[in-house]
Amino acid sequence: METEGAVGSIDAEEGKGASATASDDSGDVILSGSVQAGKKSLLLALTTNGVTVHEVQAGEKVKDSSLNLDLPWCEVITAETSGEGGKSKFSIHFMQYQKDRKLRHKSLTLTSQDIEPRKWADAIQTQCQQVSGRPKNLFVIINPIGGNGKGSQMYHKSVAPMFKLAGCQTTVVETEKSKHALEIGETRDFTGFDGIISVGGDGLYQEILQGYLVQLQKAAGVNLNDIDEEFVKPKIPFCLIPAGSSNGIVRYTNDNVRDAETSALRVIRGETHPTSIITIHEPGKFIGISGLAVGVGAMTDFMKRCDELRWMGKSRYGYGMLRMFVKKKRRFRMQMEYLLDGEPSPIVKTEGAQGDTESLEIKTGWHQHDIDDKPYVGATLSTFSVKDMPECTVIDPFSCSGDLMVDTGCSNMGIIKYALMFEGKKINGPIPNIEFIKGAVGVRFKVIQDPSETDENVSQARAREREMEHYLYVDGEVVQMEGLEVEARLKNDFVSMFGCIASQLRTPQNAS
Ligand SMILES: Nc1ncnc2c1ncn2[C@@H]1O[C@H](COP(=O)(O)OP(=O)(O)OP(=O)(O)O)[C@@H](O)[C@H]1O
Repeated sequence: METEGAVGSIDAEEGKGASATASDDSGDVILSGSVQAGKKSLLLALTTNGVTVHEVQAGEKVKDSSLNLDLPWCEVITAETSGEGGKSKFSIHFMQYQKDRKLRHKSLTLTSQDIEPRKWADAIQTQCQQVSGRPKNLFVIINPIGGNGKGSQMYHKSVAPMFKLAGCQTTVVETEKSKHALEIGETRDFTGFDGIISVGGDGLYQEILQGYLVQLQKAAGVNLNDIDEEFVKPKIPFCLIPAGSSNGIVRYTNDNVRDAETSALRVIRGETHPTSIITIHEPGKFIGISGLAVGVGAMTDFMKRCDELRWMGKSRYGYGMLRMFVKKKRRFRMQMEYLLDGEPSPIVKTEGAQGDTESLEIKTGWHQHDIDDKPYVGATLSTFSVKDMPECTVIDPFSCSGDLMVDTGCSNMGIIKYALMFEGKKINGPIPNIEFIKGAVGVRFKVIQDPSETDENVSQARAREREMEHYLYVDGEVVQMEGLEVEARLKNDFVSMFGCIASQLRTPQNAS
């Protein structure tokens, strides 16, 4: 078996591994009987709900046996026969949660006297094939230089064996140059795939997402340059396997876990949730799509500097952060307006009596952000919402509402607190000079430059600042604008993502 070495297994002799207990509501029985795991006797039942295993001693069920299992079908990966002529044993492959919320592949090898191993394995495989949302054909894109440059190696070692075991076919493509994923997204025919798996960081996901969405809009005749056009939603769900530097989206969509095997098993589990995207436009011109956040100011400067220091590897982020702490942050003037969720449609166009476009009536729900003519340091619209829980902070990408964060001169301590908040730490009280506008679904930034300044009559440092006013931060990358004005709109419930609701946010209704 190709996965050997990468798998965990339940050792019947030592009784390690599984710890789940069987529930009473097990569904209708498909197949049940006595099986052996080494010297232990077990009762195995395949029901319409899943697989239950009970250790039995002297005809009695052992209550707290580490071999007891109660697995829904979505957590059973497959079954296979082995031994002489494939007839003497069968193994059940499944996924199991660890205490640290990671998912791990486990297997339980059993022998059976009454029912042929092949019959058990066939019945399990049949049920696995019917798991709702489990993909059969995946498109995998790998950034071989993302993070510490081990994406490809990691994929083939920890992820590919899981997909193979689950019977998912894969088409694997490695990017060969910067922005290659964007090109692939725009040109590749994705017909027949039921999952797009991005092995890299947030930047790779942003590129494949944008490329694919652009392809879809062009095919549907959507005018990308018109911000008010309704975008066509993708039907194929996405998944990120962490192989980048920060891997924010992976963590937020995986219950605070950044782990390749967990992400792969989540794909096999088949659970998806809708996430939002942000469309970004200069006046009359499409700039791009964000899957995480778009902003101006300090974050842009930080990312641009880190990008210029890419040769330093992952340590560029630490160095960039230190540099940001000691240097004075760029301040700039801008007009900022924002839209809030649940308010009337931002722009309602009502055609005039004669159908002439001149008499369009435009109602807007835009709110002017007012900071008494003070300069800004940064502002970011995110596709997720920051939830303040009693013990921690949770970033919720499945909230279908965004947040607008405005920085008007936060201290270094404030930045540290802000960063800790994204790591899930509880922050007591507000962070001075950081404002959160909850439920923001749109923002307009218009940077105001001093007309008396030109690149010729200012210092080199100021000229660089003026140049940076033309840059945006998009999902960990920097994007240059032609002008100084940009509009970003959140499109809720837009892209399906393999993952799970953060455990702190689970309710009986959304429990998974
Ligand atoms: N083969 C390649 N050669 C050069 N650049 C590449 C290649 N493949 C992808 N890139 C570029 O790498 C950049 C970053 O990718 P990615 O997001 O995967 O990693 P990261 O920046 O390390 O992680 P994160 O975004 O999570 O911080 C993107 O701008 C992408 O265009």
